[in-house]
Amino acid sequence: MAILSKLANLPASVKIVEVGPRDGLQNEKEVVPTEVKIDLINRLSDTGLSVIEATSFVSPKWVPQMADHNQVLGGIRRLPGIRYTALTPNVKGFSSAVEARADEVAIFGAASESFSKKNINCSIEESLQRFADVMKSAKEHEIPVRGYVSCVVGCPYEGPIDPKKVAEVSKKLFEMGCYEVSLGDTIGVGTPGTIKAMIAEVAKHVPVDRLAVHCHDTYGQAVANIYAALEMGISVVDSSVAGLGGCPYAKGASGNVATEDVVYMLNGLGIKTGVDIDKLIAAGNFISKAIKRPNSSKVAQAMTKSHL
Ligand SMILES: CC(C)(COP(=O)([O-])OP(=O)([O-])OC[C@H]1O[C@@H](n2cnc3c(N)ncnc32)[C@H](O)[C@@H]1OP(=O)([O-])[O-])[C@@H](O)C(=O)NCCC(=O)NCCSC(=O)C[C@@](C)(O)CC(=O)[O-]
Repeated sequence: MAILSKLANLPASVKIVEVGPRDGLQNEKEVVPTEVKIDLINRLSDTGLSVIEATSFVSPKWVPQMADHNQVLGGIRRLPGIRYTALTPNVKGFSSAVEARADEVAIFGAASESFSKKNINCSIEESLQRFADVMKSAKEHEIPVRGYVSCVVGCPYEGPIDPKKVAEVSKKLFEMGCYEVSLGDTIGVGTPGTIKAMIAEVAKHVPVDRLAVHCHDTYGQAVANIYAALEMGISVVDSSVAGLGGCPYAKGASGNVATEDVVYMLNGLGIKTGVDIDKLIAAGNFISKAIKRPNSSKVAQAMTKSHL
């Protein structure tokens, strides 16, 4: 197995950033009870994941599902070696996240002006000024900051996005002090060709070992896109258990790629993740049942059936 990943010039290990409790649940129509979120995060903690994006400190008027951020971060069983992280769009959100003991925060910008306005109510330039303030506070508190760039291939309002724009925003986030920049194909329109071209452009400005991919699976391309990103030298992948999710400000965007599907592919390539796929599938089945939806992970569907 190890030989296979070497031959294809793939990384020996991949860090999975589990975004299900945040990205996965932020768009649910029905309120997901706080205890269910806490139970999900506790189950995910037992799978071997090292980063779990637990919630976001955004305005409850904009995203009501994340209004219980304090209770969620206060209620989970924290295991050593796992970073429980949260999105923070501004200093107000950052301060609340620190009080709630988030181990790490993420600022989130976009490569599309229209998406930036719809999502965080300001232009890209204004968002970067706000993020600089967050970064300043984060340095004082010694909290690591991750950066997201949304719409790295296409935007629900503007259509195709120029990779140069993605590179420009990524570079600014990296230079500001983000230790990692996650490239979000928010509406899942990318294909391995467009994803590779975009990463090639960004990698001219941000070292590839500081990049992550965040692929939504709207067009069923996510696993192929992640493989393409691995071939480009990326070894950090965001995913969402049971393929939960979608962005409230990107209509029609389906969930992130399912963590189960990513881990299954990586296992097949002999690439280490440290994640126990059976426990992961159990966590995905738990949340799918709790929110009364079929589990959208193909791997979970296949492996659950084979156990019946
Ligand atoms: C950024 C804002 C707050 C600007 O929203 P705004 O309305 O422009 O903010 P404002 O500064 O004018 O303040 C208005 C009110 O919001 C409050 N407020 C201000 N900040 C906060 C805060 N942090 N937490 C709680 N409350 C806050 C503030 O205190 C005030 O309260 P009021 O006086 O009216 O009672 C708003 O647009 C917002 O919350 N947006 C979040 C949208 C969001 O969470 N989107 C989903 C996440 S991004 C995503 O999913 C993409 C990603 C990351 O997964 C990658 C990908 O797939 O592409």
